[in-house]
Amino acid sequence: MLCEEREMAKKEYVPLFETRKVKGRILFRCIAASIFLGICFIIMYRIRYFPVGGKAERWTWIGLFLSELWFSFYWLLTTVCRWNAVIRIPFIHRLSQRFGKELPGIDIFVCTADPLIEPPSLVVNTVLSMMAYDYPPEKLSVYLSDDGGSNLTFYAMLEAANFSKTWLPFCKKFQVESTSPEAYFRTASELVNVQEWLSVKKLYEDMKMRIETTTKLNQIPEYIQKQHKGFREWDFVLSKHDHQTILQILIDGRGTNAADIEGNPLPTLVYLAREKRPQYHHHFKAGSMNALIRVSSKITNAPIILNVDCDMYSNNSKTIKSSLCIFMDEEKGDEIGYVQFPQCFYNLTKNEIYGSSLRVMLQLEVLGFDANGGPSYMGSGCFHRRETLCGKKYEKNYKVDWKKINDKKVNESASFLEETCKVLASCTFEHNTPWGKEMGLKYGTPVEDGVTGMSIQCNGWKSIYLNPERKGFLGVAPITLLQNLVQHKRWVEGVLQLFFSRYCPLLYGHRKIPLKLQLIYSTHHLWAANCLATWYIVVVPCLCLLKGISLFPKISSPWVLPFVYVTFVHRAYSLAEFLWCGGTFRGWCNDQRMWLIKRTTSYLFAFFETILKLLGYSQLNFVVTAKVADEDVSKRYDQELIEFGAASPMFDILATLAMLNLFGSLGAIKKATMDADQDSKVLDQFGLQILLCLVLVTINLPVYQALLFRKDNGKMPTSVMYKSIVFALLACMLAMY
Ligand SMILES: O=c1ccn([C@@H]2O[C@H](COP(=O)(O)OP(=O)(O)O[C@H]3O[C@H](CO)[C@@H](O)[C@H](O)[C@H]3O)[C@@H](O)[C@H]2O)c(=O)[nH]1
Ligand SMILES: [Mn+2]
Repeated sequence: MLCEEREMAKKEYVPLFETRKVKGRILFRCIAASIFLGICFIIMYRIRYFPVGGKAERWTWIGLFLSELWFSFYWLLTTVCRWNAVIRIPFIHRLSQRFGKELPGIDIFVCTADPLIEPPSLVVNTVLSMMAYDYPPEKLSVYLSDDGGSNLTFYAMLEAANFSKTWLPFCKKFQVESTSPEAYFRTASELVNVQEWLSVKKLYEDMKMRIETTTKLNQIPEYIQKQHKGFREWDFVLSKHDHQTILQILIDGRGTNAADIEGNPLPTLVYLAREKRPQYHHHFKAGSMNALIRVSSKITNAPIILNVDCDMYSNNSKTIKSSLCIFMDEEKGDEIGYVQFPQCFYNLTKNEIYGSSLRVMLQLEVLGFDANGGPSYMGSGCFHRRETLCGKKYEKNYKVDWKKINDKKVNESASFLEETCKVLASCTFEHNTPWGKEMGLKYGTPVEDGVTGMSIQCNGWKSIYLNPERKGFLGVAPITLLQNLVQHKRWVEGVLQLFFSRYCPLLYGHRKIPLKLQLIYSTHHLWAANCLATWYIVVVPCLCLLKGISLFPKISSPWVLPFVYVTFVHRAYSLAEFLWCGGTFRGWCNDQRMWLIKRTTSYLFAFFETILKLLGYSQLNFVVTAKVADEDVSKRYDQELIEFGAASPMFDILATLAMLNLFGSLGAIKKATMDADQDSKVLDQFGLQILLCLVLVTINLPVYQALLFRKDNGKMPTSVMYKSIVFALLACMLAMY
């Protein structure tokens, strides 16, 4: 009988999502094959024409050969990973038809760490946008973790709770997108209902002003403090790093007084600042997420958890439903551990000077992940099964009964829960428990997301990537060069450390995830290692040019062809992809520049710091990315001027390399023009090398501008200019004599 029923169900089964192969595979594979052939010729050339002459000739040749081998190997890995790629398409209307009232609860976790770097007005917008999802409010709960332990953020949350009573019905009535009020009022073009629109806008702006004023004054007026018992908690707060757990249920979704101005229920809203004591490590975002997992399990205990960073507001009110299409699909849903959306940004300029959109990676490369076991967990915009996140292993025939899950109810009062749950967020709670190891997000790394995702996959779960036309989440991309470099340093350093730890994808993932997925993870983990080969290509051919050592085939020789072919086709294909993903030509150029800058600076620092850490010399830290900037800085960002401004060793390196390439090119041009009759000979012999130098100089044009010509505050500091000239000259002289 049961069997029959199952058969019936199978026949009637209509999938909730569909998987499609990505178009253009054949072209990609043909081009990749031809590049591969070109690389083989280059290797043949390097071996056949190994210089027999001087020592310097031989060693520079070997070095270049190794760099080329590294890049080829890396290219091969990434190509293999992209060999097949898929996209997923959810069918939201089927979900509502099929499950109607049986939709599961969703707990949304928002993390913030500092009211100065992440202003409360920004956090409020993210929280409001989450509360306004197109989803039954009684099944929705938003938890804010405040690692800043700030009453300013707490106050802002109270304001949000209040404003939500107007905002939520407004969103519903006019199907507002995006549901972040700031973003909505910034972009909304057509007025829905002028009167109502204006009055809600005014309410929002008044609230924003109140929040910003308190933030600026760094103080909450007495009369406001009297309005909520929660403020009394701050009488015991010594500092951001030294305070008790503060847990306040601001809206209790079960309560009868939790209603908006039209009488509809409101989502639950909870504020949590976990306990902090100087003698205990708090494990950054991973620690706060784990505290949230435990606390929420007692209050709402929803089976699905959405996690976002405090700047990543919801830009698409259907996001929850589309992710449920994956989890709730009767055939393929039960093995899915998490559903990841891309991290997109609203503050990008047309040509993205810092290449922050990671366009090609998020639109194309991740699809290769998805076809081979699933994308990594990227920290924000990710839906998890609660069980998965808590370390449960996938078992064959595992099946969720969504009806049963919904039956569990919490009956305790809000104030009782507030008191009893505090201990779950205390510093000592995790002692001698598997939290941070086998349970929850992993500790001991600044990239808790990547390693947690991989371990979920190693527990047998698959993951899925959703990238709908209308982006699910939008956040703030860093707007100075240094912030970008520091952020990337944290990422690549974090993953490189993992590569050398027990979480190395090749060891940890062995026999648990597909080999291809291990390789994909490995290519990401080895990003920082690219710095060595890049440095070599940037520095050595240029110095050899000054010394008169030729490293590439003569222009008149047929061996030049594979070099030209590989470089040209490879770059042209990358440009085509970039344009196809919606970028501009200048955006691509900027992306190339950032590629170079990141590899020569942040990756280099990340690489050496990892080595220091392996030797036990350096400590783990997490530099939170700033989400606000001076007006001055923002203006330059909008004009697409690279922001240097501060002095940093990264800039010293960057400027020195740029100068070196400039001197190298000038030297070569001089050589070529001075001995006029030899002219063609020099060009023939050193053609490719000169070309390489000139390309580097072109890429660095904005750097020269910032060093020598710019007058604004975003230019390179003068000290960097002197240092770079001296270092570059020294290097040139050393090379020549
Ligand atoms: O001690 C901390 C430090 C950070 N955060 C929060 O973590 C999030 C990410 O920090 P951010 O400085 O914005 O880092 P990003 O580089 O933008 O973040 C990406 O990379 C991080 C790992 O390096 C992940 O944690 C993030 O989820 C992912 O979006 C923010 O919401 C912070 O408030 C905390 O809650 N506690
Ligand atoms: Mn961020």
